Amino acid sequence: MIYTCTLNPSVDYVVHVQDFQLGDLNRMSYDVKFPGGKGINVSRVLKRAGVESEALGFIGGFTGAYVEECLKEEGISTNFIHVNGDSRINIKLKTKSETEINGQGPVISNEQVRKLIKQVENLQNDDVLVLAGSIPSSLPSDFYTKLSKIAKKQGAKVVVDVSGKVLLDIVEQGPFFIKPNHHELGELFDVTIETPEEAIPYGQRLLELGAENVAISMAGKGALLITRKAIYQATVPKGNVKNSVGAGDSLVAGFLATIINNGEIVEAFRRGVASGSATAFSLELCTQEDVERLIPKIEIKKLD
Ligand SMILES: Nc1ncnc2c1ncn2[C@@H]1O[C@H](COP(=O)(O)OP(=O)(O)O)[C@@H](O)[C@H]1O
Ligand SMILES: O=P(O)(O)OC[C@H]1O[C@](O)(COP(=O)(O)O)[C@@H](O)[C@@H]1O
Repeated sequence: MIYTCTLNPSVDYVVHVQDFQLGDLNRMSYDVKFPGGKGINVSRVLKRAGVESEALGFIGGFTGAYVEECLKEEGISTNFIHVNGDSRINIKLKTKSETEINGQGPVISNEQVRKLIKQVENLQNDDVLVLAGSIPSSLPSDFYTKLSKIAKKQGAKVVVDVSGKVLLDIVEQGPFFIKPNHHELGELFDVTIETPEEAIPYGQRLLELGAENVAISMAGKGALLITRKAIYQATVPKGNVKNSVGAGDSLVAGFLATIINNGEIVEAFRRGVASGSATAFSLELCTQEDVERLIPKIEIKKLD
């Protein structure tokens, strides 16, 4: 079974303003709400790919109730721990560019932390635990590392999509799959990464530090998969980008949807990239039809 863990779920509030003026009254030309948070996005895309998962994490308030209701309507199993405060609202402002304003989220108590740890302690051999998204400020910064250690002890595979030093700490736990984007990878090593060639040595470094498989997504510039056996580079199809929120999570979900069915890792990478692009070209997360249509357009070459 795949379990996604979203420590800080969100209501993603996507708003479009034609000509946004800071400090002025602006009127939206459209607005739409989605259940959000990286782990939750992974569960939603997995479901559309026909793969079941269970969404874990902390959730609360009227916003949390909205997220739970949406997932229930989509037939996604949840086992959230309920907290007192409201789950956050993350604003995705689309104007001339994309600006994100992500909320803080509610305070998590020690008792609630203990409940989540108990859930991870119940993982079984060959389960997959997806740790994705930011860690609430009320939790210790090494919380993902703690969860990862417990999951690995249970024989579960760990998949990670986080940024910053947390990623460096967690690679030492030997995660099965990690997916930084090229900006996050550059920040990790205090360099600027603009091309796949510049990204490769840093992706290899993450492998040396313990990660089993490293995907580096580069938005419209394609993506890399670095494994112990080989390095693969994928092109991404051209298309009209409508909303790239959730594109990274869709790559993770598409990759896992193939792996969980014992698919070959390069085909998993292909499905992941197609899922990411399909989401970028959609107003919300990708449908399976979108993904199937893009798969033949993904070119993957093995680098020497
Ligand atoms: N402009 C784009 N054109 C085509 N595909 C895109 C674009 N932006 C994102 N994608 C797809 O989504 C994947 C993840 O996007 P990226 O922005 O790198 O991740 P994240 O959302 O984690 O920052 C990319 O590998 C690609 O497949
Ligand atoms: O675009 P990505 O990286 O796939 O993830 C999008 C998701 O991440 C979020 O921006 C939350 O990110 P953080 O947990 O890092 O704050 C959600 O609002 C959104 O659903």
